[in-house]
Amino acid sequence: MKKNITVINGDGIGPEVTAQSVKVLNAIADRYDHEFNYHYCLMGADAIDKTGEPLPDATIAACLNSDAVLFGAIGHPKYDNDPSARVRPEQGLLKLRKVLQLYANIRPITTYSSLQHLSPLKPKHLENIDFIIFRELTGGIYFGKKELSADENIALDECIYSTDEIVRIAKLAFEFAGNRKHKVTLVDKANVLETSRLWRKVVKQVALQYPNVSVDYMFVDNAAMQIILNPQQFDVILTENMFGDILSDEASVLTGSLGLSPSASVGAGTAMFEPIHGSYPQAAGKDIANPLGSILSTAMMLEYMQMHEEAAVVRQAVQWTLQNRFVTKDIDPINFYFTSTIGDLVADFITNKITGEVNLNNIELRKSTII
Ligand SMILES: NC(=O)c1ccc[n+]([C@@H]2O[C@H](COP(=O)([O-])OP(=O)(O)OC[C@H]3O[C@@H](n4cnc5c(N)ncnc54)[C@H](O)[C@@H]3O)[C@@H](O)[C@H]2O)c1
Ligand SMILES: CC(C)[C@H](C(=O)O)[C@@H](O)C(=O)O
Ligand SMILES: [Mg+2]
Repeated sequence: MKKNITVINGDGIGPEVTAQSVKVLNAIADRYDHEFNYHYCLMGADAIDKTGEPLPDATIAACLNSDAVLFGAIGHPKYDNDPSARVRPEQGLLKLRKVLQLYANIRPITTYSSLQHLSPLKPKHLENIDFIIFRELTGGIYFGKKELSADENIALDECIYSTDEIVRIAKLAFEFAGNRKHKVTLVDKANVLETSRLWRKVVKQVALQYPNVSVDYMFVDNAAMQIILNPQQFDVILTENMFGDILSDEASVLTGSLGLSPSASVGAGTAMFEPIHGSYPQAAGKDIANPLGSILSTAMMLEYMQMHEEAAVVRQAVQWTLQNRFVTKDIDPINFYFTSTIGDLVADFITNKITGEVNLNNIELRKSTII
């Protein structure tokens, strides 16, 4: 198959982790005789530096004309530390989500037996954790009216949701749950927020169309606790934009590192695939960030392109690196491998340069104990 992929490196560790995903996609293309054409585009602080805008029109056009978008991360301390900056990297990402109508951000939480020691949970509480967060991505407080009073003493962020916005993601979540463990948990703050009460009402109605899926309702403060206390109770968590952002970072801790968590953003047209983490500026340029969140996002991209065997091979390769303790610094701060080495290993596993028993003859392993 021939596919056109827009690649947005972004800022901080974005280029480093995304480069590993491109290696992996190239290995898949070689092994399965596909052709992936990459079109590199700008977004975030990088784009502001080069064009003055966080999301140039050329990036939007390329995304709209491609089969999928692979995105790293955006964000830079010079904006994070300047609350008065009016042009910000994050505006680029939010605008792109809106333009592509990526209303559902799917964030799976998977645990790995070889990383159990890193989880805050005891091993006996870690079995069978497998849930997915369906985060609404183009509405809510992120996209409402924003105002700062003239004297700069009062600020406003408006949170708006419409029935249509809730219905479309709720349907996706119920359909997904129907092929999994048949349960949707709506996480909201319906005891306080009018928007949450609308979510409950609409989700109750949508649920009637999916009699084989059970639905329950949980307040977000309780959900934050239940994710740690009893994560096995969840199958599909459905929630609004900001709650989903926060809960997914929290849930990633169960896996061992934020750097392991992938995501797919889907909606009306071209879908986008990105790790859930940010630009981790402290690690930028050091070749130490975990690339697996990005690589696993490419597995989600391959699924989306109906390349199911290819996606399974990427996941198998990732499992293999973890089981053989080829891990980055977030997983093992003493004996760790560089970002680029992990990318090489995953790619070489895929192209069968590594088979069966560990055979690392062709690979120059770079293992570091000091940075
Ligand atoms: N989707 C995105 O582009 C996105 C997401 C979140 C944050 N951001 C931006 O990123 C910048 C930094 O934000 P932050 O520090 O709050 O979040 P962050 O996700 O960049 O990093 C938080 C912490 O998570 C760990 N971490 C993150 N990614 C990792 C990886 N690949 N490997 C190993 N460890 C990793 C590190 O310990 C890091 O200090 C900000 O400008 C923020 O706006 C962007
Ligand atoms: C950078 C920021 C706007 C973004 C969000 O909040 O959606 C990030 O945290 C994410 O999870 O993708
Ligand atoms: Mg986030």
